[in-house]
Amino acid sequence: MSEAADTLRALAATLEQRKGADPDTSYVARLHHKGLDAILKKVGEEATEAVVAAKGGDREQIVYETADLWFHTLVMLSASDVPVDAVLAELERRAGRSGIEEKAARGE
Ligand SMILES: N=c1c2ncn([C@@H]3O[C@H](COP(=O)(O)OP(=O)(O)OP(=O)(O)O)[C@@H](O)[C@H]3O)c2ncn1[C@@H]1O[C@H](COP(=O)(O)O)[C@@H](O)[C@H]1O
Repeated sequence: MSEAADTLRALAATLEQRKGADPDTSYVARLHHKGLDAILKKVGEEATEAVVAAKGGDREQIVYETADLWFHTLVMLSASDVPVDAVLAELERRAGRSGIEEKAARGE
């Protein structure tokens, strides 16, 4: 797979390791310590911040907020015991298939 996929995989591996780390020294461990609801709240906040950034049109801000969103989404996957490879495989499966075609196949 691509270098981008490798980057996501490497980050996901770090996040798995941090699950059981000390909440005093690891932000990821602190999130897990707070629990799933706190992680999901964070994903929601970061999604909103990314949307606001995109609306504002500042490229640097869009990149920064999207990175925050992707990071927190990876923490969510980790908390849900879903490997990042499952999401990457789903995107691979969809590659080359138009969203319109896919929707029609669902009868919508
Ligand atoms: N990629 C990230 C990453 N992106 C963002 N963040 C943190 O996510 C938080 C973003 O939340 P906000 O912007 O809302 O800022 P905040 O007010 O400090 O956050 P809250 O107190 O509201 O949760 C900040 O504390 C950032 O530092 C990250 N923290 C960690 N990582 C990666 O995760 C790895 C493990 O991190 P630790 O668990 O801290 O060792 C690191 O080596 C990095 O690779």
